[in-house]
Amino acid sequence: MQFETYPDRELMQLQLANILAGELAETLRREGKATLAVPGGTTPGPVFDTLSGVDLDWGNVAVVLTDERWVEETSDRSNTRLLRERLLRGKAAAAHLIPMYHPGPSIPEDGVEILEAGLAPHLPISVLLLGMGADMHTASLFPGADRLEEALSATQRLILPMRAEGAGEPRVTLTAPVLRAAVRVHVMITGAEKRAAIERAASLSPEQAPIRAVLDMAVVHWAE
Ligand SMILES: O=C(O)[C@H](O)[C@@H](O)[C@H](O)[C@H](O)COP(=O)(O)O
Repeated sequence: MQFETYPDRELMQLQLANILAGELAETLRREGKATLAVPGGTTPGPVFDTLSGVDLDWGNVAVVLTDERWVEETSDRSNTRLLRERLLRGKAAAAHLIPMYHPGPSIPEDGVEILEAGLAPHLPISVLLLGMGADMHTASLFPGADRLEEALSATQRLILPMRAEGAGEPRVTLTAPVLRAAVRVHVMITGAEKRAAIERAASLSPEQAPIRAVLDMAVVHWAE
């Protein structure tokens, strides 16, 4: 893993937005289209704010969440809602959102195949941003989750439902093969606890520390 340390969070968020924008622009120049995958949670909001104002050919960018909580978009736990409020606005309003939630089914098992069909034409991911929890989960690949082993295997599945003690509601997540097929991989973390966790992850298995599944190919961005 490549580890980048920043003097503070604001600078990290700003620089990361610029890095992601640069990589998207390069992909658009080369391929005419690009797929950006981003996490939800509390850390990426400011990156989205900056990115949404960048002048890019957003009409040819597909945006997908790395994972979603199985809640209506009206919920403040909805990552889709976060995306709509913080990323898919301004210049980035022209981007195409690939759903990671399907209203109607009350459990993710009943909606996941529709989501996979929507995602498939937009793979591989060109630019992937991931977050990480102090328990070393990334996307919704949680240690001890019910379908973690399947999601970490060489599965053909693109998206899997996931339930875990630390996850709250049921979730859906991109599987490890989808994450690992991304052309560029960035992990953004803050604070001493997560820094210690990601350093510890390097010597653990992906079952113990799911972030390990992408660590060998990731640039990790950290600020206190
Ligand atoms: O929906 C989510 O919760 C995520 O996508 C998840 O993988 C997140 O990136 C980490 O839990 C870190 O979350 P924070 O940024 O809130 O610490």
